Amino acid sequence: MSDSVQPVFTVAGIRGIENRVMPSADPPLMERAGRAAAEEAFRLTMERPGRVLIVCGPGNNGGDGLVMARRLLQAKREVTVVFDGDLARLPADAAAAYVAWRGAGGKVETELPPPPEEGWALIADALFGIGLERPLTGHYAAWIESLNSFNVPRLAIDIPSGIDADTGKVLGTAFRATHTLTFIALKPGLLTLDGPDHVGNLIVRTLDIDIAEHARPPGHVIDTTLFRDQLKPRLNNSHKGDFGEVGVIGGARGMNGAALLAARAALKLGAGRVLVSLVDERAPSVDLIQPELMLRTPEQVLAQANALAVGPGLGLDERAKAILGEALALERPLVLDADALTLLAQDDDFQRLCHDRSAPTLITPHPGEAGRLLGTDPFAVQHDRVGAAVELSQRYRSLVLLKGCGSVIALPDQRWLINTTGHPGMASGGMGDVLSGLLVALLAQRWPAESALLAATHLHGAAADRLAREGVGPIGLTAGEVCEASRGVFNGWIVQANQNGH
Ligand SMILES: NC(=O)C1=CN([C@@H]2O[C@H](COP(=O)(O)OP(=O)(O)OC[C@H]3O[C@@H](n4cnc5c(N)ncnc54)[C@H](OP(=O)(O)O)[C@@H]3O)[C@@H](O)[C@H]2O)[C@@H](O)CC1
Ligand SMILES: Nc1ncnc2c1ncn2[C@@H]1O[C@H](COP(=O)(O)OP(=O)(O)O)[C@@H](O)[C@H]1O
Ligand SMILES: [K+]
Repeated sequence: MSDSVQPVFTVAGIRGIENRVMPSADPPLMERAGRAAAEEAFRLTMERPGRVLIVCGPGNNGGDGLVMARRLLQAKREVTVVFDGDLARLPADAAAAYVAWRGAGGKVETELPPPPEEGWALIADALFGIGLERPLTGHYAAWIESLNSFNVPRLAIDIPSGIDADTGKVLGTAFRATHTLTFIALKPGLLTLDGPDHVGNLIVRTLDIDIAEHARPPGHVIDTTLFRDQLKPRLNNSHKGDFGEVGVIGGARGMNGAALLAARAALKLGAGRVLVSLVDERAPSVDLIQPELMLRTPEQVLAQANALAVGPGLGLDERAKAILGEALALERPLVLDADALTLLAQDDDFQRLCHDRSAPTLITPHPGEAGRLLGTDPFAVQHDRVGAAVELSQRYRSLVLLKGCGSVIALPDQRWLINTTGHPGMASGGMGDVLSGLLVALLAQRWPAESALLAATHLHGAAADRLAREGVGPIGLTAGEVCEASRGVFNGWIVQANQNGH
């Protein structure tokens, strides 16, 4: 994995690094964290200096806040600290930070005071970090609700209090930050589920720790460097046979559009030829909007395509089952989505076939489909998205894309990645079909399965992001628009990747 790709660590991983670095760290990590937080506070209040409120909790996150407070006070800034923890139970570093704060002349409030007349210049949340273990209740929950109501910059220290660092779940209630300064490395909870709605602008400070020296990250954030090797301009001397033959099978009655969207996306991403089979017998025999698509029978598609996407609008009947069985038996890259995933979840024989395949299988469930595949429900999946994706990958020996806010990719060797492109305007019918089409197009063009999945996922969101920047959405964005925009973003990536001698 390239050095420039951002690592992601679970709480256990961060604790592991901490245990290795802490004993000999000079200056101590909490000093570094508090100093980084003070620097961020300066930056955020440059234009509107005034009193900073720092709300400190009963653990080391609170200690970071106390160091931050001392640094600000020493720089002649006005600071109000709120802390109502039990001094006798403070961890050693946080207790030292408390003593140093008091020694510097700092005061401590035990209740949230009313804001000064001119308002808080900044609110810093140092209540809970990665040590949060149960839902917030009582006065901590009330404080957070109150802090969230102030329309001023709100800085979360390490992670917004109330967000589970491993899963992104809100535990009770959570601080809504405008900025989050996170230490050592990113955590999954900042990037998926409820995390992105609470972190605001995300800033990572490694605290001068060379992470690669201490641990192998279990996860990464997806960016284009991960598949840059595949982003090649075409040779002049090329012909359509060089770019593969995509097969899409789906489109039962009432769902023709799902398969057509996938097929159109495959065309827009450069597949040499795109064959599509609509299993609805009354379906049209030509796509008049996209007549380049070749409408064929399932048998023809299965025989001819060198990469297949099965499932968009496929239905769940006997014919659908027969098609899925045949597709699984073919040793060609296979994307399974939508109804194909529901069928796979229901049938042990399909699962055995899937498990025994030697060509790559790529499954792209949303949380509902993932729940079916795991024999649980969407709530259990969302409770731990990374864990669910990794489990799916192991159980189905597949590359997995668990879709939604902060899509998670899990690979059969247990690595996982989180995608940060995309936005809630994508929560509309047909978006997943477009993603399947982008993916199968890259597979047909003989991209390795891992690169294809990373690229298609990242591209799909990046195209939607570009459209939103241009005023197309986010609300009301359509899947067809994302399909069109993907082409431009992808060609841009190729140009970029091949500048400067790459
Ligand atoms: N890792 C590192 O290298 C570095 C870590 N650093 C910082 O340390 C932070 C982690 O500190 P941490 O482990 O002390 O945990 P933290 O988040 O302060 O919370 C634990 C406290 O909260 C309490 N508590 C928990 N849940 C609760 C609830 N629902 N309601 C009420 N109380 C609850 C819990 O009490 P208990 O469960 O024992 O009752 C305990 O007292 C990390 O995020 C970063 O900011 C930096 O200094 C830089 C280096
Ligand atoms: N809130 C969101 N943030 C980012 N991406 C999202 C969000 N909601 C949906 N998406 C993306 O949109 C796509 C929706 O896919 P899917 O649920 O299969 O839709 P459909 O079944 O209508 O085709 C997925 O790629 C998903 O990650
Ligand atoms: K916090």
